[in-house]
Amino acid sequence: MLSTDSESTRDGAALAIAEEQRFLDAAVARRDRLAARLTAELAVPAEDATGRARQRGLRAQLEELRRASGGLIFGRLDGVDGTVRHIGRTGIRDDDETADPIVVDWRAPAARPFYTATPVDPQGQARRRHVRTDGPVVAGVDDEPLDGADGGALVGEGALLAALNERRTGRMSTAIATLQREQDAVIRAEATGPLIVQGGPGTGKTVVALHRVAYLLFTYRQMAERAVLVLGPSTRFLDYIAQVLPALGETAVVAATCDTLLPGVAVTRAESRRIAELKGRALWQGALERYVRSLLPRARELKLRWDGEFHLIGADAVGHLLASAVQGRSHHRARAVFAEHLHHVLAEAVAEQRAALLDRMDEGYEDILARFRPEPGDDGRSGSDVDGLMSDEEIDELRDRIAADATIARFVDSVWPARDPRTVLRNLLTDAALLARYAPDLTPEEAGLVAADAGADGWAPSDVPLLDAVADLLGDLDGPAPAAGSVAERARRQRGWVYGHVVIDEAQELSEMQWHMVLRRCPSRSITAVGDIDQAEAAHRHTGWAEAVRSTLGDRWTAAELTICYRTPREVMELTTPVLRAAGSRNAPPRAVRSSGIAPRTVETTADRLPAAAAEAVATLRHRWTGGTVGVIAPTALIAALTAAVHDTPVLTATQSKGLEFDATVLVDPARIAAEPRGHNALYVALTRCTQELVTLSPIA
Ligand SMILES: Nc1ncnc2c1ncn2[C@@H]1O[C@H](COP(=O)(O)OP(=O)(O)OP(=O)(O)O)[C@@H](O)[C@H]1O
Repeated sequence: MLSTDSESTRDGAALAIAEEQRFLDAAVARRDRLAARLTAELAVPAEDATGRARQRGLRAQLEELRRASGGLIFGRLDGVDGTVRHIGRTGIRDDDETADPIVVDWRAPAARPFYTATPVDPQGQARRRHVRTDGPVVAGVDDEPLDGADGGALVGEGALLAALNERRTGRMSTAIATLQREQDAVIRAEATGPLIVQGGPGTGKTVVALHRVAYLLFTYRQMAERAVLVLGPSTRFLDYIAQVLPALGETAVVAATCDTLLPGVAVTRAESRRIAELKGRALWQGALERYVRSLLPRARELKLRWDGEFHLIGADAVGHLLASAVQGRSHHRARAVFAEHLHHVLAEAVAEQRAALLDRMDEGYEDILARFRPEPGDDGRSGSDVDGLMSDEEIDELRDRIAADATIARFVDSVWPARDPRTVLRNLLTDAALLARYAPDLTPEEAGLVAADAGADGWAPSDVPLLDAVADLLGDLDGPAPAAGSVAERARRQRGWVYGHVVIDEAQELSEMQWHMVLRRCPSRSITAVGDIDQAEAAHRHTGWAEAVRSTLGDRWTAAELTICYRTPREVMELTTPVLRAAGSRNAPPRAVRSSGIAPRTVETTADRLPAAAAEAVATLRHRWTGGTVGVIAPTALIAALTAAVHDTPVLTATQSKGLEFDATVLVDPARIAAEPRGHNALYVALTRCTQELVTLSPIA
């Protein structure tokens, strides 16, 4: 009997599933054997430091194997030469170390064609297969021929669309099975300098940023020793992405917002956009440098007392001490060096004075001099010279006593007080005359505004980068922090920690001073910044990346672009073009990859019925998107009333919704959002948060 086309397709799929099931079973068995072997090796206690280091490596391997239980394999490449390679969450090697691995790690170079091969550029591959698994069971396969047939722009379209159509859980998940070509190019780009990735809403900037961290930590193992910093726009956003990096096996990561980056400093008050803009300008870097420099002591004569005797150090000598102490050092480091020099000079002065005294005594007071002469039997090596001069060892010992002396410490402190960054910043910001001198680029009106605002209690967001700059210029008073804890814990605790790489999400929001704060943490400039200049809502004045980073990176950065929107359906993206124009952008919105088949709806209601209408819309959408998520996005002024009316559903401003997504969103009073500062940019953000359905509530007069 002849089989029909659909029957033969079904049979082909069943055969392919059975084939992949056999492979998965073998891979699971192999993984379990490797895990058992590692467990046995780890049961034997390590004997020395080398053994312990080896055990740390083995534990990491074991952890990686355990974590890989979901997605042990998710892809397969069939080469034109007949080779077959399976791709998975982690590599699984053969017993024969020289043989190809049984499963190739998705980050390894050999896995790259899985993400980049196309029929036009097959890279030696005949077919790409996506393997869908549910735990240890193969649920389906999706084949894509690469041998010359025409193909679309997407890689693994079936698997991608299935992933995009899944219900949103409120937590971002990994996308290792369906990364796209332009995303892969960013993920695997070199990390030697700053890379700025522009992409419209839903183009996978966050996906790319997080997978790039995993790729970099896998490829450059030493990066893990310095940790990677991931900066996001809000703690809500950090919660949203929190499980991605651990799921990718990465723990040497510190996640923070610009507001939480400085240990020991918490933002406790809001500020106006005007103040935020003024205090975010790059001019503060120079202003703070000048102001902290003005706090250096003047060269003047110093009179120190030791053992009841006064010792004078002339102004010139003090000037030399200051100059040699300062030389490129932070304020407190220079202070420590100055104190050391002063102790030394004082010890020398004491020794000289004593030698002079002995000289005088030699002339008439032999009996007193005898007291300084060696005891009988003393070989004189460690004692004073026979003529009463102090030996080098004695001078060193005297200097140590001077250094430990509390009165001398108080004296040094009176000459060069230790400074607290908070007091230093407060003193400058609250004093319009100081501002006029050290921040001359501010107009008198601007300086007056800053000074008036700085009188308030607590710290506002724009204070954090300024405090960070002052703390950096002053330097730490104490030595390095204790080295306890994981690398991420240590990095989080230490203000001056230097990271191996920094990833900034929603980077368009950073002020120039926040960029400075980031650069201090990564002098190597191994930085990946992703963002959308058209979604910028912060109070700075940039409308382009070049402008945003001119004061920090100059023109030494590489640009990349993401152009396809994976989140927002076509029906909703069509609404965004006029909003972008109204925001003053000349960019086109990204191309939506899919349609949800659901036309956006607008419900008109009276202004006072908005909360009730929002509650009704939420109830309908929650029912329709059971198991998924619904969010309400509204103008700032309506948040309180809506929060009271809507339960168990987030009610957010456009700014708060940045970076987040929901299956369905209720957008309340878009005209009022658009009327807020940078309101069209905010509306662009708000419109693009849904993966399926958008309901708009518009008040009628
Ligand atoms: N290659 C991919 N495979 C599967 N899902 C993807 C892929 N790329 C992006 N997505 C999904 O598309 C959605 C948008 O991605 P993401 O949040 O990274 O976009 P974004 O550019 O950061 O968006 P925005 O700027 O609007 O916050 C997410 O649900 C993400 O999981």
